[in-house]
Order: sequence, then structure tokens, then C-alpha cells
Amino acid sequence: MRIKTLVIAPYQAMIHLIEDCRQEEQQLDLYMKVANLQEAIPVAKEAEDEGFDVIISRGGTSKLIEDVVNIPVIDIHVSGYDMLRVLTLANDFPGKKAIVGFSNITLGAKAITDLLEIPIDVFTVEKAIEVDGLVENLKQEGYELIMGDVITMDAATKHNLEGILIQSGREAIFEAFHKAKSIYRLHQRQQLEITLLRSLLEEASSNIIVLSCDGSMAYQHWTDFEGCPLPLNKLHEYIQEKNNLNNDVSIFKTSEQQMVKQTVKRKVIEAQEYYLFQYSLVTTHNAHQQNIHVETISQQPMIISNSQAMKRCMNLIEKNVNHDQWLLIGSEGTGKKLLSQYIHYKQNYGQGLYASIAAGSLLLLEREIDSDIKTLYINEIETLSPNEMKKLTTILDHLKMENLTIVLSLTKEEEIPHSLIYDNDLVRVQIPSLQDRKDDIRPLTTYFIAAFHGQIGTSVIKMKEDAMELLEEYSWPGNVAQLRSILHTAVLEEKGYVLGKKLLQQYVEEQKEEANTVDKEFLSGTLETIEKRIIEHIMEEENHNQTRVAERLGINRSTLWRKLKQ
Ligand SMILES: Nc1ncnc2c1ncn2[C@@H]1O[C@H](COP(=O)(O)OP(=O)(O)OP(=O)(O)O)[C@@H](O)[C@H]1O
Repeated sequence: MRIKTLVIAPYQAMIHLIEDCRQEEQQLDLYMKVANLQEAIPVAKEAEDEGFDVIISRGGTSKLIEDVVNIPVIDIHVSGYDMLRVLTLANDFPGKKAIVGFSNITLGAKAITDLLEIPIDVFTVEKAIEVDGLVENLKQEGYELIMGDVITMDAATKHNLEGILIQSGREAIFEAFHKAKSIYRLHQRQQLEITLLRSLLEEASSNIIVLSCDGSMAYQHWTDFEGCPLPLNKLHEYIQEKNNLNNDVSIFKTSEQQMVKQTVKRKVIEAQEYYLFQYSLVTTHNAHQQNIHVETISQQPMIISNSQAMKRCMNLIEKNVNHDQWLLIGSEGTGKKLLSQYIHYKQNYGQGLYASIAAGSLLLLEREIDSDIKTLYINEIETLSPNEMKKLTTILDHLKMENLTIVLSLTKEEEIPHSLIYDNDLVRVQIPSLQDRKDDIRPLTTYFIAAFHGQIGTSVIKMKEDAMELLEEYSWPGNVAQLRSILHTAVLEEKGYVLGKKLLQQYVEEQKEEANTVDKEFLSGTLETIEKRIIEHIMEEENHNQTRVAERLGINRSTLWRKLKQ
């Protein structure tokens, strides 16, 4: 196959020479046009669109073309022979003579005029616009003959000076033909490699975008998204903000409310930095609408541990911090989840994903756990039936083989199979209830008040001493979560800077009453009525699945059926 080549000649005489040279050229399919500098740009663009393989041109013109096309551009050099020819020609002219041009011409010219002691002066310009003024000055200084490129000749004609165009000879043309062939072959090989790599990349990985460090896009390929889920300027900001980006994983919500996982990798290729962003959808629920909540923990969670009881608990955690199987036991709201996030942070220092899931949902989870999830927190284990507990043990055995820290959370240990919670590999941490660590109430209160002030702009910044004492006296059946929730309600209500006892007392009393009414109402009536109420309650919790209800109550299905009929 012949190489389709366009020669953009900056002057007409070159066309004749090329016509002559083409007789000896077999591999190039040569076309020719005359155009100099700016005029050459549209010609070159058109040639690229028409499927030309290579462009050949000369000097400033080829430089301009190079910037606007993606096909190889070959420059016809001004050779020493060209220079010798023009100087020989000029030598016989009488009067003052000068060569004017860019350094690609003038360096060689100066060397020859010095060596051969030819009385011709050499002037170098850096920009095309300098030529006209320079030639005008030379005329005033008495120069009669000017040599140079096409622009120099135009200026000479304009100022009525004699001019000789430095033309390229046969050797320079043949050298350019030779270069065109070898560069074209190299370009072809590279294009082939790029096409192959692109198709491999498209098959092997999708939903990726590659940016260079200035934010410009080098490659993208999407299958699950219509385009990049984040605007490109956000990605650029991301690159600039994070200085150590390698395998950085994060989770975010798109404008369409989809949860998306983003993984960023940094690659350095020939001293250029590139960033590969890969996206995947994090399905937070499966067909049964079971939720797995995935997030990043980018800051070390603050754990208040003023009390001796909580200090012991934290010591145990710190001592075993790199362990990958944990059992956190504590009543509702004691901080089990927060502690699991603390363990996750200590193990991964903000990298990797943290996920939490209720045990019942884990049993129904249809997918593999995402490999970027480094910690899996499993709670609500106590709501499972004995059969489900067995299933959970099998799932956990499987999960233990993954590169994953598992944190089991329990509010009570009774009725939990030993196989699940008496595994030697488990680090067991008992989290004391708030009543058993009253020394934490004061710092927790201060911490929550400051956090609400900072995060939601509430005005309270201090507690009255009698209000604090009230909090320290209360038994807190809902533990830290309940303390936090009461303080939250109170600071939203209080518009002053100081939170007093009166308002708090009102909320604490409400909590006490609520607890009493629930218990009292639930336990009122005969044994038969209470039993019925319990069955109804469990039926609600188990979605009216009678097999599971019977399992939980430890009775067989026919007994349950009979009791329901009563
Ligand atoms: N020691 C602590 N220091 C600071 N904040 C805490 C502490 N313990 C708990 N909290 C806060 O109290 C609230 C309840 O904690 P968390 O959800 O971790 O409890 P939990 O034991 O997992 O609750 P549940 O058993 O109901 O799932 C959270 O807002 C948590 O940040």
C-alpha cells in the first residue's frame, strides 16, 4: 500500500523539483499544493480529513502545520548544499549582501561565510513580524541583495531590493521522502498498538476516565453510566486537594441519588502524572430491599472515655487494634457502632470502605461483599431465629476467609449460640452502660453541645450546674444515644447560650413516662392477654412468617396456630 503524502510547498519552484524527484520514488503517493505559513493551516486540516497519511513541508510552515494535525509532519531541512548553492550564486553579485532568516538557516550560513570568508552579512530573526522592519533598515544601510526564505523574499520585493530565495535541493527532498516513510511506519505501528490496547481496555474494564494532572481527559469508557458521574472539574479539584492519591476509595451520591463508589489510582508515565478514576454502582439493597450501608470514615471518631470502665474498654481495643474479628457487647446506644468505626479507622487510616448491615439482611444478601469494604459491622443478631443463627455462622465462616475485619454487635449474650460468640479468634469487648460510667456524662454532654453548636448552629454553649447534676443522676436506659437525643431536642428548643435545669427536666420526665406507659400498657390484663400481645408483637417483627415466629418463641407451629385461633 502506498503512503498517501501531501507536499505543502512554501514556494512554487519546489513543486517543479518534487515533480522531478517523484520519478524515483515508489512508495509515496505524492500530491502537491503551494501554501506558505498561515495559508497552509486549512490545507493541512483538509488533508487530514481526506485521509492523507503524511504531510511534507518546510521551515515555519511545517511548524505551524504540526500544531493543528494528528498525522506525521515531515520538515524539509535547509541543507549545507542548499546554503552553498545560494552563497555561490550571490558571490558574483556586486554590492552589499545579507542573509535574513530564522536560526535554522542563519546558523549554517554564518558558519560557511566565516569559514570561506565570504563577504555576506547574516541576520537572525526570532519572529516573522521582525523581517519587514529589518529588511527596511538594511536597505537604508545600503544593502542591495537579500537572501532568505519566502517571507524574506516578500519583504525584499516590498522594499525594492534584489532577492534570492534559499531553495531546497534534491538531497533535501529525498531525505524528507526517506523520513516520511520511516516515520509513517513507526506511526502506523504505534496506532496499531493504541487500537489494540484500547480494545483490550474496553473489554477488561469499563466505567473509567483517565485525566492528566492538568485536568484534561486522556481516555474514558462507560457502560453503566451515560458519562462521568461527577463533573470533570470536580475530579480535577479532587486531584489537586489530595496529594497522596493511590487507590483512594470513596462513596458519594450522584444527582440521581445513586450511591457510587469511586476508586482513584495515580500512574506516572514518562514523567507525566495521570489519574485513573473508576466508578461502580453500590447497590445498597438487593431484591428483598435489604440494606447494607457503605461509607468512608475519613476522620478518627471521637470516643469519650473519662470513666475507668470506658478506659478499660478502650485499653482492650487499643491492645488488639489490628485484630480482624470482634464481638462488641453492650446495651442499646452504648456506642458499639461508633467503636467499630474507631477500629476501622485505626486499621485503615481513612482508606477503604466501612459497611454496616443487620444480621437478617446479611442472610439475604445476594452479592459478594465489595472488595474495598475493609470492615463489616453486623448488628441485630439477637433478632434471628436459632435456624438463622446457624446460617449466620456459616456465612461468617465464609467471610472470615476474605480480607475483612468483622465486628459483631450484641445487646445481650443470652440465647446466642456458643459457636457464634465463643470463637477463640474473637476479641470480646463488654461496653458498659452509661449508668455504670457516670464520669462520662459530663464530658459527653460538653462534647455533644459543642458538636451541635458547630454542626447545626444551635446557640447553647454551656450547661447550668444543676442541669448537669440532673443528667448525672438519671439512669439512662437508652445510654449515650438517649443522652445525645435529649440534648439534641433541648438545644434546638433553647435559644439562649445556657441550658438550664427546667427545660431538661421536662424532657427527662417525658422519657421516664414514656418508658413506664409502654411497660404498663404492655403488661396490663390477664396472662392470656399478655401472651397474645407478645405473639402479635413477634408476628409483626417477623412479617407474619409463622415458622419464624414459632422458632423464636420456642414452640411448634401447631401450638402457635392454636394460640392464634384463641
Ligand atoms: N464514647 C462515646 N463518645 C462519643 N460519642 C459516643 C460515645 N458512645 C456513643 N456515642 C454516640 O452515641 C450515639 C449512639 O452510639 P452508637 O450508635 O454507636 O451505639 P450502638 O451501641 O451501636 O447503638 P445500638 O445498639 O442502638 O445500635 C452515636 O451518635 C455515637 O456517636
